[in-house]
Amino acid sequence: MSGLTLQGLGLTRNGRAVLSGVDLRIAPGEFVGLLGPNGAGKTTLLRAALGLLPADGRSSLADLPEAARARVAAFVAQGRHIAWPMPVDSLVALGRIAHPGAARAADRAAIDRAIVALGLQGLRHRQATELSGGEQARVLIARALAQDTPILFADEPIAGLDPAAQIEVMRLFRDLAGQGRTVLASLHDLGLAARFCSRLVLLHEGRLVADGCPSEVLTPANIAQVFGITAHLSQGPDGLVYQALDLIARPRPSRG
Ligand SMILES: Nc1ncnc2c1ncn2[C@@H]1O[C@H](COP(=O)(O)OP(=O)(O)OP(=O)(O)O)[C@@H](O)[C@H]1O
Repeated sequence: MSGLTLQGLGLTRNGRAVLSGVDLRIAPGEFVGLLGPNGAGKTTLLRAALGLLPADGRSSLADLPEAARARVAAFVAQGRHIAWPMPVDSLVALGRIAHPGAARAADRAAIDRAIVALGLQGLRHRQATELSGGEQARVLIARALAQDTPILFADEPIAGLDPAAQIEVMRLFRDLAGQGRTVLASLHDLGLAARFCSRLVLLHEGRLVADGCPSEVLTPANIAQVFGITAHLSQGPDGLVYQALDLIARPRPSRG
């Protein structure tokens, strides 16, 4: 199983640094939540780390040849457009393109595992384009899972899912990390991030401003500085409990 190393990752768009000097090492077995407000640079970081955007600095993934990279890292993108009307089963099977020489039985087993993990058994013969938004989101996570890679990146994977599906996906990612995989997911639900991630990294205006266990990162001061809100934090039986309280009355920074 491989981890991820980023060194000095940076990216400038239209003369503005949207990602600056990001150093990050994630070991196998970690489920890391990538947090930050809209526009902080989370998607940019994920895509640059995957080598999908040209960036300054180094990424251990971007250095790999394309075919090898597809066997090492899967990516659940933020955009969830499904263009082709194909059955769920066939769409999930596309994840196996990364393993061209694999035995048919291995392909079938990986597809079945992914379908079961996302609770899609009852939908597997339906046209993916005819599913609800949340159902389509689960299908796209299943496709990434079928890729059966040691590293999984997911960009807001639980956005738009119902509360049960959110918990199921967070549990699944925690379990994948428990099997020794490296999981990095951008998240806006700080409560679920606090509960399920082993580590959180906080991005603000393109820079990593905090990195550690949930109680080290989700402090009232960090939450106020980065998200502009007050929050109540306490220790519950399952770890840190987070509750958003109110806006801090100050102008939101310009995002131009
Ligand atoms: N193609 C682009 N051209 C110019 N600027 C861009 C482009 N893509 C993103 N940006 C800018 O880069 C910054 C970071 O965007 P990014 O999508 O990485 O943020 P994010 O943290 O993923 O936000 P969100 O939570 O809203 O998804 C934003 O200010 C955005 O406007």
